[in-house]
Amino acid sequence: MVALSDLLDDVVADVDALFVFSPSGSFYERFADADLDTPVVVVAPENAVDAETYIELPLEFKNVRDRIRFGVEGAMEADVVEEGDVIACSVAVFDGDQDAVIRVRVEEKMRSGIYDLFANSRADPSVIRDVFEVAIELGKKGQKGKPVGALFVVGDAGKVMNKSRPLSYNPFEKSHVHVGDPIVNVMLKEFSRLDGAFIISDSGKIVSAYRYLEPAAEGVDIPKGLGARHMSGAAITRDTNTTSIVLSESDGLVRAFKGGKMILEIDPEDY
Ligand SMILES: Nc1ncnc2c1ncn2[C@@H]1O[C@H](COP(=O)(O)OP(=O)(O)OP(=O)(O)O)[C@@H](O)[C@H]1O
Ligand SMILES: [Mn+2]
Repeated sequence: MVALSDLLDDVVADVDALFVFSPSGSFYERFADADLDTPVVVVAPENAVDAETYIELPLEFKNVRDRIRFGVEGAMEADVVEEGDVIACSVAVFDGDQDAVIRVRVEEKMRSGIYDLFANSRADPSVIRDVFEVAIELGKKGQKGKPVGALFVVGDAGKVMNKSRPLSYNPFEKSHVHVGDPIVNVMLKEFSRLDGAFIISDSGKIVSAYRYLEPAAEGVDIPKGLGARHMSGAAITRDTNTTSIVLSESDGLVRAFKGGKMILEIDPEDY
């Protein structure tokens, strides 16, 4: 006879860690009090339950796969888990209490750099996500079917404006529009035909399009073969506290730069 709980046991059998996503205090306490052999890791936007091992989730990702992927990547960055570990994730798929346990194996390819991009940028994580998603969508579909390139410089906008100059009339002058708004995302895609960079503030305001970046390029270390869009996008992140998200017209990849270094390289089709 197989009982239902035996089947569920398989999901948590021999796991190296239990990840509890955004638990309530009472839910977490049951684990803390149980003194399990398996380490318990809390993954949440804030460590509201005072967990000993805690991984910051920069956003409450609605999509559970994204949520788990980010949690695992954050835990890899913090050396809490490593390649080959098997973990059980307790999550709330629907609003409210924990209602699912998901078993995952940690793989090196989960370390995409996105966690670092979201958690450690100066701009708001939701702003980074919104810009990143525009870049991914543009990469997937192009502009009217043709491949396009784009350069988004996100955060520390005042300093970035000081290290750049207009190539032409700024279509966002005096407008108070923000990334994440569906209409604005359409405008960003439409304006990706324009030369130069988009400058976006920490809170997601589109400060300018058509901006020519003039950062000092010394000390910038980026892969050979990338051109002026990538070089200027990388260099501005060394000169200021900004993050650049770049879609390449020539190879279709999305790259992100911070502190003068490339922190992420992703094929939009894989995302
Ligand atoms: N300093 C700069 N500031 C802002 N935009 C720039 C700068 N230099 C180049 N660009 C933009 O990047 C576009 C592409 O330039 P280039 O081909 O040299 O870059 P790239 O890194 O090879 O990018 P891609 O992979 O998209 O071809 C230019 O047409 C221009 O719009
Ligand atoms: Mn080029």
